[in-house]
Amino acid sequence: MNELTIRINKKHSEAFSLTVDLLLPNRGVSALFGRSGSGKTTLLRCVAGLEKSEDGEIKLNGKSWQSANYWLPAHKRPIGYVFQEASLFPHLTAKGNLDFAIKRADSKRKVIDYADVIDLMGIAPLLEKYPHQLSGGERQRIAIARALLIQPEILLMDEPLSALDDELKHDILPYLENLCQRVQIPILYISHSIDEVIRLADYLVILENGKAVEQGATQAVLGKLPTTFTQHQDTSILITGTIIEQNNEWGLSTLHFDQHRMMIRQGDENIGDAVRLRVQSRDVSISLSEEDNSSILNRLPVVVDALIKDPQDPSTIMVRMLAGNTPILASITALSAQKLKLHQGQQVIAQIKSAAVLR
Ligand SMILES: Nc1ncnc2c1ncn2[C@@H]1O[C@H](COP(=O)(O)OP(=O)(O)OP(=O)(O)O)[C@@H](O)[C@H]1O
Repeated sequence: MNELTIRINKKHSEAFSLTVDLLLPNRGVSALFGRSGSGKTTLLRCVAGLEKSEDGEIKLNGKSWQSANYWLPAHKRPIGYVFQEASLFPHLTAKGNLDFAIKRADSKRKVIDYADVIDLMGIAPLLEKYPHQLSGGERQRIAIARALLIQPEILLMDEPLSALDDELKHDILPYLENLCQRVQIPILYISHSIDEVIRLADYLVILENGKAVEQGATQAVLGKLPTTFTQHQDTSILITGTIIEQNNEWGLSTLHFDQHRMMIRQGDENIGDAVRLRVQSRDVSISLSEEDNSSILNRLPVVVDALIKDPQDPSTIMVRMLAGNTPILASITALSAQKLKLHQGQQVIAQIKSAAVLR
């Protein structure tokens, strides 16, 4: 009952149809991830009611927005929409833009307070400025605040960081992280960026050619062996854990996850904080020996779960291992896999360089 149902069958042309049947959580961030042209924006526009699929169904928390014989027009759907570029009214100050949203808001629904939005987005010093006096990142923070002040039941974000350079992206991500943890509504978040997915998404849908080829909890989906090896070098997994120790002398923190420990470079987090880390498959190697005579600090006892050959590059093998319930992927040469006689069920040591862990 309390979920987001998205069933779409939309034919754009002979060459492209979007056919999805999704049941998404009604809290947290669900990322729609896929290449350009895979149908991400079309999906979001169908949810928003900006496009109609013939026999679709859109339902949130038991309320139907579209069914066989019902269609709720776009302007009546309780959504906040954030586009790639902030589309603020140029003749209004930031505050004027926010006031516009407040007037449009449904007074019966309270998703977030004005003061909380200002605080979460860090925009108090920007309120009297006009859009042309703001940086791209500041404009986007105002646009996100405006979308929230509509008091929506769902937030739709179409690559909100894609128009920003890397430095601005880096600046705005913490605001987004706070927002995603704070609001109690579902957020559908389109992204091309594995970094954004790892930092923000609880749930992940991978779209390919208008079809959802994978969906599930982010960690589980990323931990599956890739079905195509085209983005092989970027294949990454997500590790979520808690900081339990800090070693200031060496600039390292100890992370606890799934009964394992890992040392990572110190960030600005404190003991007890939850962190999400990205580990690329190419930064993981495998050893059979318990002997610790390498420079690598993180040596996790794991079990080999599956192996797959790269059809495009016979020199490479992807190995999926389990550290408790956490999947770890290693991309190694086929020669090494043969030398180690790797096979399913084998106990091995996954070696992860502390310096290679990304966050
Ligand atoms: N109004 C339309 N009429 C016909 N074809 C369309 C229309 N809108 C989109 N398409 C086509 O549908 C496909 C999916 O487009 P969509 O914008 O949903 O992809 P996307 O995954 O969001 O891409 P990007 O990441 O580049 O924004 C593309 O092949 C696109 O050319």
